[in-house]
Amino acid sequence: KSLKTSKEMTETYDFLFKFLVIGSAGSGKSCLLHQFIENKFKQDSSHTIGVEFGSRVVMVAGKTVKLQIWDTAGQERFRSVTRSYYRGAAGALLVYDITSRETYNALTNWLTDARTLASPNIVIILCGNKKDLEADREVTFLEAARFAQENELMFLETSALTGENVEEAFLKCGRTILNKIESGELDPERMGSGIQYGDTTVRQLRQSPQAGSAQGRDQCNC
Ligand SMILES: Nc1nc2c(ncn2[C@@H]2O[C@H](COP(=O)(O)OP(=O)(O)OP(=O)(O)O)[C@@H](O)[C@H]2O)c(=O)[nH]1
Repeated sequence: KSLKTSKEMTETYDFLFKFLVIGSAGSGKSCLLHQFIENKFKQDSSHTIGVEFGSRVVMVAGKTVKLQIWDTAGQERFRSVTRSYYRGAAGALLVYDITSRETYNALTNWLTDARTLASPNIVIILCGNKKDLEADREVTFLEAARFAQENELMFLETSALTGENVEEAFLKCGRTILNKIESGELDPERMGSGIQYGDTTVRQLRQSPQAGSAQGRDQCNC
């Protein structure tokens, strides 16, 4: 069995999950995405205008998953634009800044948006970012953990600066989605599930005797 090249790895995957990164302006959403994709801290990050985009293929519980990630602007004036990107997201990172109670207080609003505009089944991980700025902390780990529990969110404190827990946040969210697919709680075939089968699955389907239905999916890989 030959080793796959990295190019092949990025082109073949079992699933594609659409992810959102949401939360107040300045909480570090773009830096988290950059750290996850590029493995480094994004210096001089400016406010996101509308929506930015990134993707990375990861291994989750033995499956190859392409995460297609939409990084939204936190500023209120872009809210109507960003909201239009929520539809059909399977997962989300809901980000606040542990040094800013204001960003923490806004979480309920972001959560309502995610559950009403994306999907009630959206899998969300709460990220208390800027974990490296312990001296400036305004939100304790415990109160955020309680908030997460009350609202059925997973929770991690992260640092886009040091990279701590950044990959974990994306992977944890991905793993939960995969578990829900396997348990039947999430149906990838449902419209707007935010989940697509990748080329690998399509190829396997095509090799099976009832190949017809896989064709359409292969052509529409958007
Ligand atoms: N110390 C520290 N600073 C961070 C961290 N993450 C982001 N920052 C800084 O916080 C500021 C805002 O980061 P962004 O990633 O641009 O914030 P954003 O949430 O994308 O902001 P909008 O695009 O306006 O919604 C920048 O000055 C970053 O350098 C972190 O983990 N630690």
